[in-house]
Parts: sequence; C-alpha cells; structure tokens
Amino acid sequence: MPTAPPQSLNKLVTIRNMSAPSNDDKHLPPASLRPHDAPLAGSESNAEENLSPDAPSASKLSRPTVGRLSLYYRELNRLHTSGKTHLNSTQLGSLVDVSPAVVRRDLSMLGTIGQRGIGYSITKVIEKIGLVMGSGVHWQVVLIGVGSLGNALLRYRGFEQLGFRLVAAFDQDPTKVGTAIGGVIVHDTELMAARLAELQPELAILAVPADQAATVAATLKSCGISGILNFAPTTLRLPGSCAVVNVDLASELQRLAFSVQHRS
Ligand SMILES: NC(=O)c1ccc[n+]([C@@H]2O[C@H](COP(=O)([O-])OP(=O)(O)OC[C@H]3O[C@@H](n4cnc5c(N)ncnc54)[C@H](O)[C@@H]3O)[C@@H](O)[C@H]2O)c1
Repeated sequence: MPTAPPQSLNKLVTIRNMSAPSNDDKHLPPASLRPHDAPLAGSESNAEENLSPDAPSASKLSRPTVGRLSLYYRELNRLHTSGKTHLNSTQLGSLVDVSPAVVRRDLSMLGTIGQRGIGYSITKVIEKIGLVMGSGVHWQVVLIGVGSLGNALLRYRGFEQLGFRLVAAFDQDPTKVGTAIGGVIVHDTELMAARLAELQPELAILAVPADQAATVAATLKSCGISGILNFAPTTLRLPGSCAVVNVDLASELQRLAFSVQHRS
C-alpha cells in the first residue's frame, strides 16, 4: 500500500489523485503540474519571509517553471546537506543558470518571498518545492524491463531521496525472475497484474524494447497505474487516465550535437 503522507501533504495527494491528462497531453507531466503561464511578479522583500499556509497552486505553473523548480530543488538539497541555511536569488540563479528575477518569480508562485539581506530559507523552499512537485509524498514505483537500462535504474539510489520508492520490477526473462537488483525483486511479467493489485503503485518506469512498450503500457494502465516514465523510443498512445513522460536520451544527444554545431 502507498505510504500515507504526512498531514501537511494531504492537499497534494488530492491533486495527485485527480483525473489524468487527455491523450493530447500525454507528453506532459500530470495535470497537477501542468501549464497556464500566469507568472506573478516577485521580489525579495524587507518583510518577513512570506510563506502561504496553503499548498501552492500547481495548476498555475508552466512546464518550464516546473523544470526549473526541479533544478532548484536539487541544488537546494545539496546546499542543505552541506550545512547552508539561506541563499539569495542571485546565488540560486547562478547555480541553475537563470536570472535572479526568474528565480524570484518562480519562488513567488509558491508563495515564498525572500528577505532582503538574508534571502530564502533553504529548508522552507525545499519544503515548498517538494510539496508542489510531489517529492514530499512517498510514491511507489515499479519498473518493467530489467535489461541494461533497467538494471542501472534499479541500482540508482537517487530516486528514494526524492520520495520515489521502487517496490518491484518485472521481466519476461525467466533467468531474471526471482533475482534482486538494488534490493528490488524481479517478478515474472505474467504475474504483473496480481502483484500490482497487491502493491498499488502509482507510477511505472518502462524500460522494455520499443516493440513491447505499447502492450506493456496498456496493461499498466488497466492495472491502475497513473503515470509512466517511458524510456522506450516510441510514442505511447494511452487515452484516458494515465500520464506519460517520455525520456529519449538519443534525442537529447541530437539536440546537444545540434547546439554544439550551431553555437556562435
Ligand atoms: N531513453 C533512453 O535514453 C534509453 C537509453 C537506453 C535504452 N533505452 C531504451 O530502453 C529500453 C531498454 O533498453 P535496454 O538497453 O535496457 O534493453 P535490454 O534489451 O537490455 O533490456 C530489455 C529488457 O526488457 C525485457 N522485456 C522484453 N519484453 C518484455 C515484456 N513484454 N515485459 C517485460 N519485460 C520485457 C527483456 O527481457 C530485457 O530484460 C529500450 O526500449 C531502449 O531502446 C532508452
């Protein structure tokens, strides 16, 4: 069963359980994290740090903003671990290569305003971003396809820190079934529906060959999975209640190569 979130996160859980995107939105993050650019002006004020008691309105966040929040979150956690308590928008901006004005605008959308001369409380901003990004919630994740990529993902310890717990893996290869990788047991894909009904995970990582991806994704959706992180180089069509985010490293490399070739 998914771990019950702390009381303060109930609102987020409500958002998370709301209907998933339509087919047209399948490459976007879940509905709770989707666009509608309506940035508010923000500034580091002289007033006490202003933290809204309400959960941030995730529906107001644009996709680029969500991407930047994720980067802020990573950098702030690193600084927190190193013992730093405050930083200002210029410092945070330089860490993720955006202007201080953009940082202030992004954080003001979470109801967080820095204090002049002191800046932002790192723990409070981490808490706010975690709340809106779902990182404060314990998401249960399964992985399908324990090949080269699946193996590496199962061994990666960084997911847990952000609240994503890999609870089971599945593969159709009998030589892999019953093994444990990174502490996660690999089950037979044949038993996937039964195991998913038991574990009730919300998210799935798909690391099967491209020609298998659609079938496996349809099974995941029929088993109640709300979101799929798809590594297979194919476009999944899942009308209805399952969000899909595609990760294509080859395309990213192409984009990088293009940038390198065309930089002035
Ligand atoms: N997006 C990326 O950046 C990226 C990078 C590397 C690989 N990939 C893609 O990720 C996928 C996995 O890559 P890989 O290198 O790990 O491949 P792989 O061949 O090493 O592993 C695939 C695994 O999936 C299992 N499998 C096949 N059909 C299955 C099914 N129906 N149900 C359950 N398991 C099944 C196989 O037994 C195997 O263990 C591929 O689609 C590949 O193109 C994506």
